[in-house]
Amino acid sequence: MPQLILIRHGQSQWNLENRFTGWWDVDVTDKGAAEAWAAGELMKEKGIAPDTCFTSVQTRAIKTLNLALEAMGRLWLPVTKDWHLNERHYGGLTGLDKAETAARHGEDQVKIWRRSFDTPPPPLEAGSPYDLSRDPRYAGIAIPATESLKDTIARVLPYYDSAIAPQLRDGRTVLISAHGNSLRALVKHLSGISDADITGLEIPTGQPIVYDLNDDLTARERYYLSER
Ligand SMILES: O=C(O)[C@@H](CO)OP(=O)(O)O
Repeated sequence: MPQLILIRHGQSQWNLENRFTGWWDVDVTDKGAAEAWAAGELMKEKGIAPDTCFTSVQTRAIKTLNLALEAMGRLWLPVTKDWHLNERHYGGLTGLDKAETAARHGEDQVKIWRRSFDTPPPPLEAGSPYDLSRDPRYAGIAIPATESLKDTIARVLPYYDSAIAPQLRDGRTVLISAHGNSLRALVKHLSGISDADITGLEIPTGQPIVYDLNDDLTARERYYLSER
């Protein structure tokens, strides 16, 4: 039975500071690192034994994966890092304080920017301090100026289908360390959640989510490992 484990990175510095983050590369906090370690210990205790791993090119997800793997005694596993698993790009909201933005634009508008299916935040402006076009990890990549969840799905799912699903079909247990919205994209697909209902799905930091899959990679069951 193929098994897929999803983990959102541990608390980041900007989760703590309540700032829109997206593609900006912030680190995990001490609490986030502890969450990642605890997730690894939990996976080991519950007998989860990944064969291969995928993560984004963002420090918070990579570090979470490394800490969890170290806690499991599996730092030797192959890891593929790919920008397609990055967080949704937050456009012109990147770096702003979420509460201040709600005070300025209204809670309803911020909820649309944060959780609507297909309304992207305003684009990142040219010359923004959060422009990543010179970051070598994105060389040759058309960096988006902003992304809705729909846009995020449009790059996460083809990557899942081409790079991750074949590993699962070969019978490997796969661990993915990624982000709130890149994981919402995967959960929406695997659990068949509607465009309307995905608005209500929040993915907590550092909590392994297990998918027991059928051979055709449809979901048999999805659960938080901490609840088993
Ligand atoms: O800031 C972000 O990039 C994300 C994840 O922390 O926030 P949100 O909860 O608004 O999707």
